[in-house]
Amino acid sequence: MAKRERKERVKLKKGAYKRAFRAFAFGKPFMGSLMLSMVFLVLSSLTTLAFPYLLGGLFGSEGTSEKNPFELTNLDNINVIMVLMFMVFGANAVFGFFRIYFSSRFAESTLSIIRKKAFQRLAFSEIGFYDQNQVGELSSRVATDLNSLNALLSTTLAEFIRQWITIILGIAVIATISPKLLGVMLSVVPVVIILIVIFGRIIKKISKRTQDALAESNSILGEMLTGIKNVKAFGNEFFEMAKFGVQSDRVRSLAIKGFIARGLFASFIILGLFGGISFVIYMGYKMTLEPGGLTMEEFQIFIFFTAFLAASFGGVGSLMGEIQRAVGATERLMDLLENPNEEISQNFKPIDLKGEVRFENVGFVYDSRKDVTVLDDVSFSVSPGEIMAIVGPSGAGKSTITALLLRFYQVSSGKILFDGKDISDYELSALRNEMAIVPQEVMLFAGSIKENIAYGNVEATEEEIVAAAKQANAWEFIANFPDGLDTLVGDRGVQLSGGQKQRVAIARAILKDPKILILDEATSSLDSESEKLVQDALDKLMRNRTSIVIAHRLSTIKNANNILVLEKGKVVELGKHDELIHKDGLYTKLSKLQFNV
Ligand SMILES: Nc1ncnc2c1ncn2[C@@H]1O[C@H](COP(=O)(O)OP(=O)(O)OP(=O)(O)O)[C@@H](O)[C@H]1O
Repeated sequence: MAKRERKERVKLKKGAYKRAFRAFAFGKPFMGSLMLSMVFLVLSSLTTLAFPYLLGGLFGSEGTSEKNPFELTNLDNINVIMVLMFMVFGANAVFGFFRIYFSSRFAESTLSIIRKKAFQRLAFSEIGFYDQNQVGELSSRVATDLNSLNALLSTTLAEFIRQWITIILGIAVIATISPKLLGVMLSVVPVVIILIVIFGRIIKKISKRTQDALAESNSILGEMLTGIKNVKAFGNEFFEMAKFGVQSDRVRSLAIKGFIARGLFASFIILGLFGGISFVIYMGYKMTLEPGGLTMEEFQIFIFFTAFLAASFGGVGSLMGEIQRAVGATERLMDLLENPNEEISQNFKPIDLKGEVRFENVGFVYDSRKDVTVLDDVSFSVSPGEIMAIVGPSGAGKSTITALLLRFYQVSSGKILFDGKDISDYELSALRNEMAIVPQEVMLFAGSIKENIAYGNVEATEEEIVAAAKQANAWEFIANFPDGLDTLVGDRGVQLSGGQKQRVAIARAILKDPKILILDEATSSLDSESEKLVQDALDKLMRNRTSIVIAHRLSTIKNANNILVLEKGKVVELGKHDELIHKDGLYTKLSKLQFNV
């Protein structure tokens, strides 16, 4: 069992790196920049390494007294070496600049593509995806994961490669000086590498948990902001604070744990390396005393290279932690980017629907709650231009019917037909283009009234927008605002009244001019003046369209050609108001409660 678990973990890790590596595929158009940044990276690493070489030459050059190996200068050489060193520094500075320039070009361009792709994927995701993922968590996760990936692409990876170039070249130089010394040195390296691997795993695990906890706490914050009015109305500020506090403390303790692990990691490496270096230098010095052993110059070069190598080993260790964190983040981003999408297209072929809608023995179960049958054998039909009202107790499945009409979900059994053709035989975008929805909770975007109405048809002219506003009985209040159509509605439309928001939503639907209208009537009653304006606008909107209305108003019910009475996902009654009201069934009961009949 334990063996199998271990095997699975290794497999997962391999997959994680491979998946994360796919992020590079998005950077394909910018491979030129990446290549150039690599070239400058190699050049700058080489010039950096020339520094210990020249320094070693300066401190240990021929002509120094053999009796005093630590005599630091030889004036014969110093001028040449200084000039060389300045040339090396100059070249290093230029190479360093171009490395950063090209690697940031690559990173930022790739990231911009991934950012747009993530937005697109979130927009294109099936609604079912949002049943299983919290919105606040998703948005914070995308933001933090993109940050980690940014760090990886722009600096961490280049730094990691640079350290390895230093390590490999350093080892090569030391090998040419003395294979024996190299052997002594390499006996330290495996210990360090084993520690890196062990600690890296622990750090990756803790940092993933920290990021998850952080995302969760951000989602609590997001939910509180979205529902701030509810929070205040219920006096639940302290309750929300407590919820956030608990989560925030979890983030804190996990993050501290992570830093402790990282601190221990760094300390371990420092201890191991300094111990190792001292030992290696001691061995090297002993070799200078042996006849035919190291020259002083070789010994000095060796010391400087060892120092550089030690720094690189230390660097590689902490970079490894960062890379693993970024791999975790990138893996999650890749999951999102490979999420199943709806087939949405901008260049769909418009269809000319007459507007006949038919449900044939439709059954439905939500994927997120497979054991509950939400719709069971639902059949009805609506002729073009007719109004069908759906009524039923809460949870009966009314909203689910509208979600299926919009093809947010696939039916589990039975069929939905538009003009006699199966819903899934239509191009999704073309089908949705024929429909509009006026929801119960009107969602307005922070922007102007004009932008909010134009959401129904982004290509509409100002005249068309004004005409739609007039039809929706919205023009009067809009014209009374000093800024007219350009009045800003505030975050989610907070600066408009309920009735005004509804009329803006109606104007939006009018502008879309759909064949099929889905209307979820607001349950909250407006004052009678506002109610009359809204009802009148809705009547105009429903004219000459097939309308499917989740009804809460008696006037809609009376105007409906058919009323579908739902209970626990089943159709229990179907007919006109006058027929159903005399049956003494569920409809009669609901009517008495809801419509004061
Ligand atoms: N996204 C979802 N995932 C899982 N179950 C859901 C989802 N949406 C609704 N349900 C469940 O499906 C059933 C029908 O819900 P639906 O929203 O269609 O009812 P409704 O008649 O519109 O209710 P109401 O009048 O209260 O809005 C309920 O039991 C509900 O809990």
